[in-house]
Amino acid sequence: MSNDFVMTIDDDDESVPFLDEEELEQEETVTKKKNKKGKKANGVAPKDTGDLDPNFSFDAEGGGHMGAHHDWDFTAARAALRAQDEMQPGLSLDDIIARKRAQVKAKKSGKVVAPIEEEKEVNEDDESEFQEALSSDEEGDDNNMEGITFDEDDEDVAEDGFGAGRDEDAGLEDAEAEEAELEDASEEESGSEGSEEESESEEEDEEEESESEDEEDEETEFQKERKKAYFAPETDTPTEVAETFATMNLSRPILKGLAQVGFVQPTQIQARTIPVALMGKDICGGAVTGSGKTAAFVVPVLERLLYRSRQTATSRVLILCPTRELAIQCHSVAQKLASFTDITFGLCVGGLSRNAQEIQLRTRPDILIATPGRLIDHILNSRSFTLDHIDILIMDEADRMLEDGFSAELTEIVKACPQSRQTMLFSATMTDNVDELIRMSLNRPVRLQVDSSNATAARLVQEFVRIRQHREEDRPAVLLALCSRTFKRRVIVFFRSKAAAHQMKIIFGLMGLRSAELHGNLTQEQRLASLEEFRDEKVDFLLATDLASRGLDIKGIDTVINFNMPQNYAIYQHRVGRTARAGRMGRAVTLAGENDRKLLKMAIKNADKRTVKNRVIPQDVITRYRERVEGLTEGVKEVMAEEKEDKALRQAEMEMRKSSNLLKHEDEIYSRPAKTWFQTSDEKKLAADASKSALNEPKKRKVAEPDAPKRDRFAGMSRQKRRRLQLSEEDHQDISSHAKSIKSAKNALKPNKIPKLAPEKTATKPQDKKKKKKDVDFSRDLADASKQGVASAKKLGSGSKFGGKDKKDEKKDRNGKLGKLRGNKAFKSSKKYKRR
Ligand SMILES: Nc1ncnc2c1ncn2[C@@H]1O[C@H](COP(=O)(O)OP(=O)(O)OP(=O)(O)O)[C@@H](O)[C@H]1O
Repeated sequence: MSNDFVMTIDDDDESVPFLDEEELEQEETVTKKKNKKGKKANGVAPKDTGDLDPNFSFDAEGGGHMGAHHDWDFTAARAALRAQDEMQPGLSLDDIIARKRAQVKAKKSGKVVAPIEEEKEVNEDDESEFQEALSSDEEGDDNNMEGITFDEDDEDVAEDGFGAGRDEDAGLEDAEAEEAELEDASEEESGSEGSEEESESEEEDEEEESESEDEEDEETEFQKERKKAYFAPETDTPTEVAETFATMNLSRPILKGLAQVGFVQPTQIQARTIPVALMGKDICGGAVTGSGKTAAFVVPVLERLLYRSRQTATSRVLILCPTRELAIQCHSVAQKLASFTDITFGLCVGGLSRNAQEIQLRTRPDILIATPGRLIDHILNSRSFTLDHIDILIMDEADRMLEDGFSAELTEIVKACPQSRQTMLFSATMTDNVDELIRMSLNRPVRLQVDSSNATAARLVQEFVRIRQHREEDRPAVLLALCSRTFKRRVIVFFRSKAAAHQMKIIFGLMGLRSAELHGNLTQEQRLASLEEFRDEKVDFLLATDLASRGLDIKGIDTVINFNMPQNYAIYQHRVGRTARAGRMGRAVTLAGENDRKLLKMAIKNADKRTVKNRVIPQDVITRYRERVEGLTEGVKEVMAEEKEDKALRQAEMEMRKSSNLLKHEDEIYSRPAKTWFQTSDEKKLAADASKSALNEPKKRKVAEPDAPKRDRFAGMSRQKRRRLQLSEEDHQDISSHAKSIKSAKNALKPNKIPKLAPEKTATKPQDKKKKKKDVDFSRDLADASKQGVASAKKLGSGSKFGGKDKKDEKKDRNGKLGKLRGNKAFKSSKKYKRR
């Protein structure tokens, strides 16, 4: 493993000239300085320290020194899998691909061609290799990738544009020309690529777009007042932040557990959450990806459980996660932290044996870690299983769980838990939207927001590769160029659809790149196997959908590549948050098309400008890879056909086994009570669709504002006139409506009465704020970012920390003292809160 996984000049000679030299130099200087320091401090070269920066302290993101990284394991999940094992394993995709590759090899054996296995190592500039791939498929001009279809998700595949490339013009001659492109991108764009009128209307559109963005961003007075009324005041929370776990009043077994996983200093979210959680308060916690939120809620829960009554076994804590893998990971982390306690755990997730879970649930484990669907299944169908004794309900990735797809399930679970429980919600993109939170019937929650909910990890370098409108079909070639030439290991690639991830897995396989796929079309066994292969470095690439975008903590992911920009910024944050975790460095490379401008701007706006880069891949390289992909078209089709055949065969076998089982055990099977389903299959489908669109659609406006001025009303007016009109409308707004709004927010606090949302009359947005005409152009955005980056770098000095968090904020209120830990001996908080 490289000692420092942020790519520098040495990592990829070919990529060097296309990055901003100045930035690269800075990056190198920073790296060198750190390496030197590391040598001095430890007496060993940083190489020996793996991918950790020995001098990095968690302070930049809030407290904590990195400890040893412990990989989570699948022991519990695997045990449950074995009991299930319904469908016989057939031919693996890798087997089929390997056979196809062998066939191709045999076909070509007469010719002087390097075997496919060795192609990866072959010098990339060796034209003959590509010529060979091309000539082997010469007749296949119309055999392009568009011809490949999937049974499911076809609509998703189309988005990814797997068509072979065209338009081989405009290939830049050499590195110098590429650099010129980088520097002059803005001029080129407004000059040669678009006509005058086009660029004018684009600017108009962009102006509209940026205005609406700002409108969405701005918090109205109404919302502010509502939040003030809803959340506990800051003075209610302890302001002293503990420096070490040892000073946090934690019991010995917990401290031993923490020491065992190498956690010495709490991260900022941990330091702030643990004391408040121990007081039994409801919490809405937010901190950037990879900042240790899991331990922030697990540690106080374990501490409180140490003082539980042991007379009768009871499940007292429920942790909900949106995906199975995340629940499995959380289970593993919590078990490790609880190594020196007698606390028991139950894992209740889909895809694992239901019966095994039912047996486990009967033992009433202290902590249940679950995904919503399977949990509801148990509530409805497992005898004597209830959530009646849940004292603490925790939701990891809470904003995702509050989205439409989970809505019905969540309401059901919340209803099944006692009203007097403590509730804690966490996410890197934690919502503070009162309307969403009301559904969780929180009790005067404390808001613990360490980083802005738009923040990305401090040590993340964000690169963007521009995909021009007419070159959308080059995406696969661009990805392959990146993965074959530059980012060769520990890479996770995100796709929008399962089909795209699967298709790319075949292409990677045929090209000799070691990869595993992770998406919802795989069995749970396959999903775990993929993660294991990637975790254990048996494969270099994990090709995943957004199933893997949240929460997964896999050691040493160097690079995240977004094959497509996700459709909302929160997902982007989570995806890129799979790298640069826990104070490590990491890199995200996003293929950004013209339609992604809005998100691109968001990303740049929220990043440290020094860490944003434009990556340019030479056109001739893209062309070569495009030809390569074209050459593989037939092979991909054949692999998919074979795979389909094999699947059908196994399906038939399974059906046969089922029928013979049914015949053999007919009496017993029919005597079982009918299973109750929480949702009909139609409802399930609706929820799944809602969930999918929540992932793939731009985030809706946070608060419905039915009476807010509609854009259409002003259509056709000049900008000035429109503004004047809006201003005068606001002037005449009835002040009492504002007072009413505040009152309604305060009502939200009253027990037993969750207010119906009073429609907000008008957004009281400062009108005098002059809108700067925003840049409409992708390249200009990046060029600006790099310029600003250089400027800010100069200002800060190259040695300054990346985007450190100001600790002053937390120390503002010195009067508030750390509340006395409410009787560790009384498990529940003595204060009873009335809930809905
Ligand atoms: N106090 C600590 N000291 C050192 N390492 C820590 C500490 N707390 C957590 N870590 C490590 O930080 C990494 C990230 O932790 P975790 O997965 O809890 O982050 P997260 O904030 O939940 O991220 P995400 O938002 O992506 O879910 C883990 O590898 C964990 O072992």
